[in-house]
Amino acid sequence: MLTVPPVSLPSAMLFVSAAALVDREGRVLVQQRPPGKPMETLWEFPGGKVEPGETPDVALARELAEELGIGVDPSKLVPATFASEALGERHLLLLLYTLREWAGVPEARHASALRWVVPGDLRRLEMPPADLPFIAILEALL
Ligand SMILES: Nc1nc2c([nH]c(=O)n2[C@@H]2O[C@H](COP(=O)(O)OP(=O)(O)OP(=O)(O)O)[C@@H](O)[C@H]2O)c(=O)[nH]1
Repeated sequence: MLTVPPVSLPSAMLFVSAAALVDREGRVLVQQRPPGKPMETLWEFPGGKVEPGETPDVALARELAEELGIGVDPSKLVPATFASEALGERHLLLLLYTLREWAGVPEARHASALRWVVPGDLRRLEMPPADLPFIAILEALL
């Protein structure tokens, strides 16, 4: 008989969308989380929580405007992959998109710093655990 191991259910789901902006040399943009925030100083893809009433791509265009000061057409966001994992009491569903077209020059409005890196070099940066599988996927994709 097939038995299913017991699972502990999360108190809430956290839906987050994030973007790997890709430049003409195939580098991606990462930003450093500022001191005082959870996971401070780790490098992550710009993005944030999907608010009630938003689709993931519309939420991401809003977050990219807030965090980087760039204009993004949600239809230019291309789904790449996702991560699904426990985050404390909650469960994180992190949707990663790639983006090759935007208006303006990204600036660090929320982050401590921005950095353009080729996907292979992401391994040298400290990233949140959910992001680690993204590195090989971006290497293969870009
Ligand atoms: N934007 C972004 N968030 C990520 C990544 N990886 C990852 O685990 N996360 C997690 O997803 C959540 C993102 O939500 P958020 O950016 O709105 O949250 P926050 O804690 O920075 O800010 P806030 O709660 O003040 O709005 C955080 O818990 C963050 O640690 C990533 O690559 N990009």
